[in-house]
Amino acid sequence: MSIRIGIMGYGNLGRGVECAIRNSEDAELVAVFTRRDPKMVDILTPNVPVYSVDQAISKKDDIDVLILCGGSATDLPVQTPKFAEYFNVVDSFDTHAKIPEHFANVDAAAKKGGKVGVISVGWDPGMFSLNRLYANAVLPKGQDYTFWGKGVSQGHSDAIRRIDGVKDARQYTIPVESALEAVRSGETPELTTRQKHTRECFVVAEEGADLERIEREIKTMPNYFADYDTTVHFITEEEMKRDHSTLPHGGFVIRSGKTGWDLEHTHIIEYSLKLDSNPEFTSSVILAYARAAYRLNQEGQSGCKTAFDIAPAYLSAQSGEELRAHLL
Ligand SMILES: NC(=O)C1=CN([C@@H]2O[C@H](COP(=O)(O)OP(=O)(O)OC[C@H]3O[C@@H](n4cnc5c(N)ncnc54)[C@H](OP(=O)(O)O)[C@@H]3O)[C@@H](O)[C@H]2O)C=CC1
Ligand SMILES: N[C@@H](C[C@H]1CC(C(=O)O)=NO1)C(=O)O
Repeated sequence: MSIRIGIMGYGNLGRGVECAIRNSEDAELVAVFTRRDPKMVDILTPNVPVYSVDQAISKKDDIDVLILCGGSATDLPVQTPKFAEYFNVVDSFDTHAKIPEHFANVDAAAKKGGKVGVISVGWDPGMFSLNRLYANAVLPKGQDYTFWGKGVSQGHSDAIRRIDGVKDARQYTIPVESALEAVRSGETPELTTRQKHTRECFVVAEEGADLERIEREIKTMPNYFADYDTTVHFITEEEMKRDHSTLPHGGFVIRSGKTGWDLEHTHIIEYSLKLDSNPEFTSSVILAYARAAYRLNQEGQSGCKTAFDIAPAYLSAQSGEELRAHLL
């Protein structure tokens, strides 16, 4: 019996979830919800209804898991707690500094409704978080680093698009080569946020918008740009479509740690991603956690979970016996 999935919010991530469902063995898309006029939102999957967000709660009995595909800057802090009372939900909330607050809000709503709310899954936060946890648990005497890019951060691009006067935006995250080389060579430098990455933004502004204000709002934006050296380029819609139509990304988590009576031995753990499509990869992670959310709730669990709280086997479409026979 397929897991019945609803998508809330139809952008890059919404389309990615749709593709992940199509490529899965055990999930089906039963509804898409949007804040726009449903008639204006064309989805990829035939014969699946697109509803207004106002209709979502009335459809709760038809959906096993609602996947929230809105933006972290302004959508998910409101939408995930709101719908966690009525649905098992999954989101990719990635404003790291605000994850504890988001967890508390979703936990209260999910427990009230007897539902499971999985938050902050994807790759960072998500797969990279898991690898930072494993590496720190295994090598407590050590130092770890996370590098992203060069690639398009959807969270940062979304955050720019929310600024008044912005019509479209892409943000490229660029690792600082000297920091990368130092870490790769086995050094364990103390690096500030600013010393690890720079951020380059390409923005299409509305006609007549105040470009100086937009640039200032980007560069001073807490949690997204304030701690980075950031450049902003204003371009045309044609240039955006011509030069920035793909969403590649990637990065790696690396930990160098020591063992031995006198900490004489060094070990390196590295986990890396190279992504053609940031949204499609992220959505594939999200769908695996939607499977987990459904199963946990079927077992009678409720409340908020992060990737740290969910055993890996819950993510797989294979049974425990199959996993032990083929993947252990
Ligand atoms: N944890 C992780 O590793 C990752 C997390 N993310 C998170 O995913 C979030 C969503 O990213 P992404 O899907 O790229 O964001 P988008 O800007 O594509 O979509 C966000 C929302 O905007 C609305 N929207 C989409 N297209 C349009 C349009 N043309 N006109 C008006 N509204 C539109 C949709 O809501 P509606 O249909 O209701 O209008 C949609 O849900 C990011 O903010 C980021 O935080 C992304 C990648 C990795
Ligand atoms: N959440 C990120 C996923 C990774 C990419 C990233 C960055 O480039 O700053 N941080 O985390 C995204 O929205 O793409």
